[in-house]
Amino acid sequence: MPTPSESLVAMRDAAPLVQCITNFVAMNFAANALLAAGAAPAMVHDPEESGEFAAVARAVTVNIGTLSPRWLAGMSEAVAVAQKAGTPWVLDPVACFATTLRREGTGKLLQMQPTIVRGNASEIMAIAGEDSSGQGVDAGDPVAAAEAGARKVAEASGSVVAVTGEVDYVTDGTRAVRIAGGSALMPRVTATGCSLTTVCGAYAAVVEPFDATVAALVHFAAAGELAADKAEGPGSFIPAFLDALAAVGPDTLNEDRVSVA
Ligand SMILES: Nc1ncnc2c1ncn2[C@@H]1O[C@H](COP(=O)(O)OP(=O)(O)O)[C@@H](O)[C@H]1O
Ligand SMILES: Cc1ncsc1CCOP(=O)(O)O
Ligand SMILES: [Mg+2]
Repeated sequence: MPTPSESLVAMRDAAPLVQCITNFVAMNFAANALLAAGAAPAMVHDPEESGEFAAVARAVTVNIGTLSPRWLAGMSEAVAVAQKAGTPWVLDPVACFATTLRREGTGKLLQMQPTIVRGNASEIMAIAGEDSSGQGVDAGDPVAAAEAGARKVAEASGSVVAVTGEVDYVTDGTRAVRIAGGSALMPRVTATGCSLTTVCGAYAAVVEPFDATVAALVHFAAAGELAADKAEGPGSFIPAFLDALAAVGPDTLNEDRVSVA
């Protein structure tokens, strides 16, 4: 079982190609976050090419933030090829409770057994069939309220499920850990969650899904702290966070951020 530091070294050595099907809001930031973290992004979503591209990607990440039926088709094509090739794929169910298109789309994607599901507490509670208080893309529930639902989803789907927030929670239905750290500025900037999902894909390209998810979340927690030390508010946090994603090394991914839940 690699430590987050070992996973970081493996990820940077491989600089894996990550196919991202993400939303219009996050596309640029997520690509920059992947590059800063040490991976290689490609934003390829149209159904005319998404399956073909998935054949060469080391991981596929799917985010429903600005969903449309055509985007959903592009997601299904890419995921089908990833599954067949044994390539890990990550689902980010942005505001999955908000509309019929999102509910149905998330249901279809979950049936395709994501390797990892990463969302905020309200999104994971909704997937678990529980009432949640999400406000659009933002969580309205604490992580603790989503932990039981996360375990249920992991058991039912075989996915590793990550609930992020002030203290993150990761489970595969059997094991569970919490990850502390980060900064209160992270939810005040758009697309931190979306970019974290793509970085989960980068790690899943090189280590097992549970270890990959923990390493990605620890990487973000460490980078968030480093960036918050330098930033004066959300605006200056954005470039500081990209710098910090690149600056963190194996020595800064402190093991004591992770505790068994
Ligand atoms: N209050 C907080 N304190 C520290 N880190 C946070 C806080 N809220 C969110 N984060 C971090 O921000 C990142 C994105 O998580 P989150 O805001 O839950 O996702 P989303 O943007 O999808 O709602 C994660 O790395 C998470 O740990
Ligand atoms: C604001 C917004 N609207 C649709 S997708 C999106 C980005 C959400 O990003 P995140 O889930 O990382 O906060
Ligand atoms: Mg989100």
